[in-house]
Amino acid sequence: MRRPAFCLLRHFAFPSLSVHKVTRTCYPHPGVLPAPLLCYKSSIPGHSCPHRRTVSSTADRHYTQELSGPEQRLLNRLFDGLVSGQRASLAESITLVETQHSRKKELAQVLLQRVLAYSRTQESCNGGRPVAFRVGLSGPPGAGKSSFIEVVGKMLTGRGHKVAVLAVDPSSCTTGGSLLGDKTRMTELSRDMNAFIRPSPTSGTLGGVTRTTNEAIVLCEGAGYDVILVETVGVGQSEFAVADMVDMFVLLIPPAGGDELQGIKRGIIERADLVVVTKSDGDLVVPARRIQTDYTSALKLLRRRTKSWNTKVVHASSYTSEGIPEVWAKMESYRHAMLSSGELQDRRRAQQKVWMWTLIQENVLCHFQNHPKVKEALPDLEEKVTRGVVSPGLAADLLLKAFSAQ
Ligand SMILES: Nc1nc2c(ncn2[C@@H]2O[C@H](COP(=O)(O)OP(=O)(O)OP(=O)(O)O)[C@@H](O)[C@H]2O)c(=O)[nH]1
Repeated sequence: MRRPAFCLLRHFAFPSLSVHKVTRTCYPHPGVLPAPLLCYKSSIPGHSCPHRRTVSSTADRHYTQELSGPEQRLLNRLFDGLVSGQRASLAESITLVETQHSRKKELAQVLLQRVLAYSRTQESCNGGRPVAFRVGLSGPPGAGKSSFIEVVGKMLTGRGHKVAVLAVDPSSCTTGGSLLGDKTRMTELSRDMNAFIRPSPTSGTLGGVTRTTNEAIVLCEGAGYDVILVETVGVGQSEFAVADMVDMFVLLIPPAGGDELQGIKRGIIERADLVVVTKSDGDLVVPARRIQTDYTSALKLLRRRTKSWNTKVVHASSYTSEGIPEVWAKMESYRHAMLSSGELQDRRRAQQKVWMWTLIQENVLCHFQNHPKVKEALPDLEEKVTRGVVSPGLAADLLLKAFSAQ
């Protein structure tokens, strides 16, 4: 039987740790595995939830099987290539985390664990401060996001930064379409050797896409990219998901009125650390300034999100580059203020928890939907709910009972 990812971790990410060391040093009660591990084990065919006293020996058996030779070689090759900054290794590693193949998914977790350990070392060398700056960029379709990223990206690589751009496209989850991926975008930046551009996978759920985006961020950082720009369109819930994975969330707004701005959800403005009014050139300068004033006044009414930073509203043009260096200067001031106060580090810690819970929700729902008893009862109950014969509450109760029955 294949080992689950956490069983492989000891051999790859922590080769010097014994099982006993893992259980004794990482958890408060020696010999007691954390709850998720117990539950995971109990879901493996042939294994019931282990007893407290027998955990160590059960764990021993689980941890004995190692990665196969080719798997070990693949992971070593990817890790070595990644940390030495090879784009091909980064691209292949991201493909591995995007995979739907169950064994490869486990291998991806092993690789990620090792990259995370590597990044932690880098962070300690940096005085405990994160090395890379993660910036989320969102805005309605046509706001000028890709033009903005192209100009900012080129400016940053020109200043010696390594820039990764990850595009999260919620439309790909529901329709299979792609708002961000179909057209040729950021043509100059994509030819820049110090930039790496990657669209999100074109299938799966939003939860799945956000998981792989989080993991892709970790991989990009491991590959030495110090500015990570995560782009998303203002559709669905993807902006909120992106706001939960970055150090700074930037909202891009076009200098247009009424209808075009309707697409911007109120909640997302509250999440913004910086608002950039785009296309501030030619005839659009006047409306851009007006929108800047409107948003500045509106933001005054909102509660401050952090102690060390007040959300600012700026304007810029990707055509003329006017205001672009100033926008980046604002981003750097934000980062400096947040790092100095420790809020950025706190935000990252909180995000780790959000990320974990997103994964749990995604997986639990998947288990639920694939449970044989749920699958059996679902079509009939769904049909009865739509006809109004059974209430949604009762149907949910019945399905949950079917799920939890042994
Ligand atoms: N005048 C002016 N037009 C701009 C500027 N930036 C972008 N545009 C135009 O606005 C349109 C949309 O720009 P994009 O950069 O593709 O916008 P986007 O937000 O990435 O669009 P989606 O990919 O559809 O979400 C294009 O026609 C651009 O040429 C700018 O600074 N000034």
